[in-house]
Amino acid sequence: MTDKAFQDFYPDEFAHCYGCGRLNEAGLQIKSYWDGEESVCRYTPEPFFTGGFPGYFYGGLISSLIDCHSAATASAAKLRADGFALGEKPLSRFVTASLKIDFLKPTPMGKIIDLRSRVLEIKSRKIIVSTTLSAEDEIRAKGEAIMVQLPENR
Ligand SMILES: CCCCCCCCCC(=O)SCCNC(=O)CCNC(=O)[C@H](O)C(C)(C)COP(=O)(O)OP(=O)(O)OC[C@H]1O[C@@H](n2cnc3c(N)ncnc32)[C@H](O)[C@@H]1OP(=O)(O)O
Repeated sequence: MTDKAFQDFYPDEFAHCYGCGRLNEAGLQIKSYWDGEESVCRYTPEPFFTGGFPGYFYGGLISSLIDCHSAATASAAKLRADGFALGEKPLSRFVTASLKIDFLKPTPMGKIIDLRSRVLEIKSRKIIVSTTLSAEDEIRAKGEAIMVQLPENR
């Protein structure tokens, strides 16, 4: 068991992403963890991440949170599927090939955002991740991401 997040195990060269890189001081630095078969991430929007209406969260960042949490989930899921625990082996780098977001309800500012992901499919280098984004116990957005593991030489 570890208290560290998936992103804490990204190799340094992959740890500069605006959404999830622990080495990006200006970034969101999201943190993802296993909760059984699901992965979870909690995040509270900064007050200036306002969308089209005061009091509501910007949709582009909703997409970013789903994207980066999905990428982290794919990396951790691949490690787990290969039979290793976090920290036993460097995480592989997965990048987003496709991202579909459904915005179901407005997402309020100032509340904790709860992201939960499940792996739908692992096929060779491709992992499909399904995610819900909730606030105040209501699902506000859903995402489905196709994540592809980069070859070692990239
Ligand atoms: C450990 C550190 C982790 C750090 C993670 C940080 C991630 C941050 C998240 C991001 O924002 S990444 C930035 C946005 N994404 C990109 O810039 C990726 C740009 N695209 C690419 O570089 C290539 O298109 C990509 C590597 C995604 C795929 O190219 P490949 O030539 O390696 O893939 P290939 O054609 O061999 O396809 C592999 C599988 O993926 C599937 N695939 C590829 N692109 C797809 C697509 N667009 N839609 C659906 N499926 C797709 C493809 O069909 C195939 O599935 P099957 O094996 O089932 O046949």
